[in-house]
Amino acid sequence: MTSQQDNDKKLAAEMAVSMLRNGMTVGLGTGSTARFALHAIAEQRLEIKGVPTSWQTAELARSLGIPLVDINDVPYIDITLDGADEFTPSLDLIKGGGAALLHEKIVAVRSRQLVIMTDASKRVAQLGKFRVPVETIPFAVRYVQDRLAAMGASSSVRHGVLTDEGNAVIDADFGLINDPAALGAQLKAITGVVEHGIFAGMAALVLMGDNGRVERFPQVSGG
Ligand SMILES: O=C(CO)[C@H](O)[C@H](O)COP(=O)(O)O
Repeated sequence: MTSQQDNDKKLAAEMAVSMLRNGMTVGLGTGSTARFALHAIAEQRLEIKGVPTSWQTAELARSLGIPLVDINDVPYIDITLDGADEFTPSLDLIKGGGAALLHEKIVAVRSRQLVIMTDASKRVAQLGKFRVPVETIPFAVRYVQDRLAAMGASSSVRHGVLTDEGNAVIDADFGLINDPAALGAQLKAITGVVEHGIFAGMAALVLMGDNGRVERFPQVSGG
């Protein structure tokens, strides 16, 4: 990763954090871009309550003094700030590079707004260059890999990785994905699959740092 990439992630994260207000319940994503957001929240002494998407994020939030709340103790989350491994300008995403996809998706569906922060390397015209993470109950790994092969995908198990729920992650290569929502539904229907990393139509906004400036998706025309 170049320092320009890091700088762009930080810029996107800072713009996302500028959307927060005191009193909000905020979903805290996982990964290097989300880390920049947590640091900005702490530096600005924002009085928010965070719902972490992984134990790493919970640890960092605690170390920065950001108060946390259990997702089951809040009726909804105002806004979630998270990263992504790929996004399209129509706001479909692949997430789960950090193996936090299940909690990230639960936090996302509980949120009134999902804001994604990235650098320009994550932007693609069509999803599929990044392999789709498929969180799978360990007992079903071989079966799920066979089903993925029948769907035309080569796959491999992420060795040495277990999710926060103790599940395995299988990375599946479908090539370019024409219909992310349909593929997601197919994956979800496989017995033993807990969740997958396709986030179709869930994000409200993507903030992409690109060479020192931040671009917004969906793009607003005119003005
Ligand atoms: O989905 C994720 C973790 O499961 C991350 O958001 C994704 O991997 C992006 O990470 P980074 O901000 O480090 O590029």
